[in-house]
Amino acid sequence: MALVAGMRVGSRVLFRPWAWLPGAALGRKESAARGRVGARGFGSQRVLVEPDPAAGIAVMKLKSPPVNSLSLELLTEFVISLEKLENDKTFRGIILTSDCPGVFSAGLDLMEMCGKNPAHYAEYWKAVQELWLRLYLSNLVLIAAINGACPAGGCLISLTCDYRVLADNPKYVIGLNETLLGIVAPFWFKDTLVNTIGHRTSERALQLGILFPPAEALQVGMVDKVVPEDQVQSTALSVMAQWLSIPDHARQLTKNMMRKATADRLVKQRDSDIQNFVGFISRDSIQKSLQVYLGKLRQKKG
Ligand SMILES: CCCCCCCC/C=C\CC(=O)SCCNC(=O)CCNC(=O)[C@H](O)C(C)(C)COP(=O)(O)OP(=O)(O)OC[C@H]1O[C@@H](n2cnc3c(N)ncnc32)[C@H](O)[C@@H]1OP(=O)(O)O
Repeated sequence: MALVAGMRVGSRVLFRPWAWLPGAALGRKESAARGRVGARGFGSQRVLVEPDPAAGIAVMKLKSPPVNSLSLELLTEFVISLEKLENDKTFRGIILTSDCPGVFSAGLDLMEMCGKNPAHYAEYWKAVQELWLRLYLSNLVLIAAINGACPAGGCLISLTCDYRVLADNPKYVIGLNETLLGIVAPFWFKDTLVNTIGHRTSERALQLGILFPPAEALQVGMVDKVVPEDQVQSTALSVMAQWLSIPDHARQLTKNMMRKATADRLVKQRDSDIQNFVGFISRDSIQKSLQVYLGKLRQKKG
């Protein structure tokens, strides 16, 4: 099992994502994570942050080409940027979008889940859990400006947001398609979906691994608005203005009231969830399914 540093916030022990960064970078990253953001853009190699302090918002762009798959590095940088904005009182909202043309995020990085050892799987899964907890319980208004395909873990990230705007392009499908890979969406993925689209629709969507095109995504409530591609950002900004017109305190308490029970289910069993993941993903049959799926993705080009 990998050694992962933790820090206590209230009653929760939070994972410190920068704890495994190389020694030289650690001091700089840690102090940067605690500093104020200011008006200039910041970010890291894989997460661009464009702050607008006057408006109290920041646009966060995932930039891990080609498909923003959620590698350990991307998860780490994502959490650091999120924490930095969360800790700076200037900011009340984040628009989350992609810098990779045509893809919001391809979901979890399959390379992190194939052919690695149990310690790696544990470390990886802890980072996935941490990102979900941070996003799901964020005090900030989070709006997903979904400007590309949004399968599996990508969809999960968008589902943690308070509002989803999807670009109207038939290629930009969204959903939890885990079963198509021969894997099972964990209970907290399922809970996040059920909280968004309801039990019956989730049951069908999860079992069949449905990736919804925009009109259907809107119809089932997977997204809140579908707009022409060139209006995704401006729509997200105007939706943000509406959400920010609500007093923060009342909105935050309401959000917490709606989401806490779901988040607590994972918080109470993080370790066993990690063990379940490690056991599941290490199975030969699952490794084989993932390899076959990766092979198909690669063949698509040939
Ligand atoms: C008891 C507990 C059990 C817990 C079980 C585990 C739970 C796991 C939970 C979540 C699962 C996931 O999130 S798994 C990831 C699922 N993702 C997908 O199915 C999406 C796969 N990708 C695509 O469909 C497409 O790539 C795309 C639509 C996103 C983009 O298409 P496009 O044509 O633009 O790009 P390519 O397909 O050519 O891809 C380019 C390049 O990227 C590689 N790639 C794509 N997706 C991933 C990925 N998720 N991880 C790693 N790599 C990925 C693809 O193979 C290409 O690579 P090469 O250039 O080397 O060929």
